[in-house]
Amino acid sequence: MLFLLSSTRAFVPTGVPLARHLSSLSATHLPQITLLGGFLGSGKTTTLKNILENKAGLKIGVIVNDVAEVNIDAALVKDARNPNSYGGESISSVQLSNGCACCSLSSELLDSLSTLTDMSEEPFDHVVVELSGVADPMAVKGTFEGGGGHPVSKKINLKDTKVVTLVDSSTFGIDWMSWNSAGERENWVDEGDECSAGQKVTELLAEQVESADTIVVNKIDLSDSVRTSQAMEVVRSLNPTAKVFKSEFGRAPLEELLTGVSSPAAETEKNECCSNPKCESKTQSTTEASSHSHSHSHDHSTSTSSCSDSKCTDPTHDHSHSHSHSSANNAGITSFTYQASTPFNMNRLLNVLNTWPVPVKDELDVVAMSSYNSGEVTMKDGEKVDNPFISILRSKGFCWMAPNSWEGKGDQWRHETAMYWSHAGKHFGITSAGKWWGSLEGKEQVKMFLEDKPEEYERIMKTDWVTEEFGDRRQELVFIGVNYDEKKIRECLDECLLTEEEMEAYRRNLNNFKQTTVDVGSGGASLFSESTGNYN
Ligand SMILES: Nc1nc2c(ncn2[C@@H]2O[C@H](COP(=O)(O)OP(=O)(O)OP(=O)(O)O)[C@@H](O)[C@H]2O)c(=O)[nH]1
Repeated sequence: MLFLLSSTRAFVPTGVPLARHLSSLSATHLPQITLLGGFLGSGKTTTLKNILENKAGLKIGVIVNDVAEVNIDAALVKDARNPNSYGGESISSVQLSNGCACCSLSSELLDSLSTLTDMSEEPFDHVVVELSGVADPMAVKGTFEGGGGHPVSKKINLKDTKVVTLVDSSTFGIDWMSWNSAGERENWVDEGDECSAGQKVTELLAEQVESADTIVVNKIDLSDSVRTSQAMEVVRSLNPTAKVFKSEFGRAPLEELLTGVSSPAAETEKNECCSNPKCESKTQSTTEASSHSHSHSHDHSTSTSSCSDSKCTDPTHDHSHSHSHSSANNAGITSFTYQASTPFNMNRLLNVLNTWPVPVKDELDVVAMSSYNSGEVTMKDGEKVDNPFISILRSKGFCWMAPNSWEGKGDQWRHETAMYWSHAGKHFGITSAGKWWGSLEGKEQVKMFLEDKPEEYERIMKTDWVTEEFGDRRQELVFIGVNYDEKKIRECLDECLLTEEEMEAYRRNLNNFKQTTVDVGSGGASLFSESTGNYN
């Protein structure tokens, strides 16, 4: 991790037209943080340089979290050391130990922030944290949000962190169809960082996009219009509430990267937040871009602070969703949410998942996908397949699995364990996501609900799946795809739910089990890691 202190004040000519409305100017408000995420090479450092060169006269503190072998862009460091550049502030650097930002580095992140503030005589207007290419921004955001007791919380606003994700438009479709894990990509992961190494590239990409407040679809000069608009539409469907901009060399509106800054329209001429070819507002001012939206009137929020540690029982490693039906965007991508308050029978679910075809294409092709549901699709081996899941681009959410065995060392832990279903591109996994909140007792539950996640508590309490008997245990799965047969998908999943008889047996087994023991334990071995079958 490298700290950079930077100021652009030396560049600000008198009377610059840029308005500055930073919250830090008010004694009651503290500087906020922007997390700059995105894959290795997507343009984070380039975007950071643009921010540092801003003409708004902002004093920006920077933390860079890079893997050890890949140093921050040498030119940036060089430029930042140059007294003619970035105001000539001094630079200090600290190398973090190996590890994943959501686990071993979390306390160091807060300490780093503290060091950064101590290094500057004047307060910052804003802090930018450039994450490593394998970081899940939501996990880092969670670290900041949970840092209320840390001394730095008196100097920096840890609660309102903004996430900006850079996406490389020229490689997005290929990355989406990648088989790779982060560890298999050269220079992506620090040696010994097992947590990051095991992450699937596609899932990481989905998480980075889904956690963003602003998405910058970058490198459009290296992409073609088809790839660029596909990347724009897919990221919009993955995260309908984020503002999406396309850019060359990370030139996105400053106010969308930082918080509380406004700048003139001229600065954003090249950035369009809308890719609808029918949209007349081709060159939008920043203000227009900010309020401009064509679709996605539905409520959508995701929080995916995931952890792949199968033994994890930390209920803060949760995932929340709020999705209803979406209207089709320009690429015809829509979503729906499958909900149920009955557990899945694991064997029946695995049977369904095992027939879910895995695409073999090397690059995402949403147009081709839209024709899959009109009949049988020919698999790689020539077999014809008619499977409703073939048109699904991404699916994720919570699921509730009934234990298969309540005897001896069975899998009773499933009763208390929320499972996280995550499918993206060619990857599918169902892993432990901690305990159901309904399985926590008294004070612990109140703390979880009311202190840590009040909004999620309210959302869950309003839904009809919460019962006195089983609390928040549920199926809540979001499916995003093109021209899919929702009815068939629902039917497939409904058939995996416990029947009334099976549910009665569940209750009996649970009662018997509770009489003999109080703790059902917490398992969490991955239930399912990938499906079989290929299609072209
Ligand atoms: N052609 C083109 N090149 C770009 C664009 N944005 C960034 N680059 C170049 O792509 C390379 C990688 O950009 P960086 O900004 O270093 O990417 P990064 O995400 O910070 O990469 P890491 O720090 O290594 O994770 C650099 O050579 C940039 O000059 C763009 O829009 N178009």
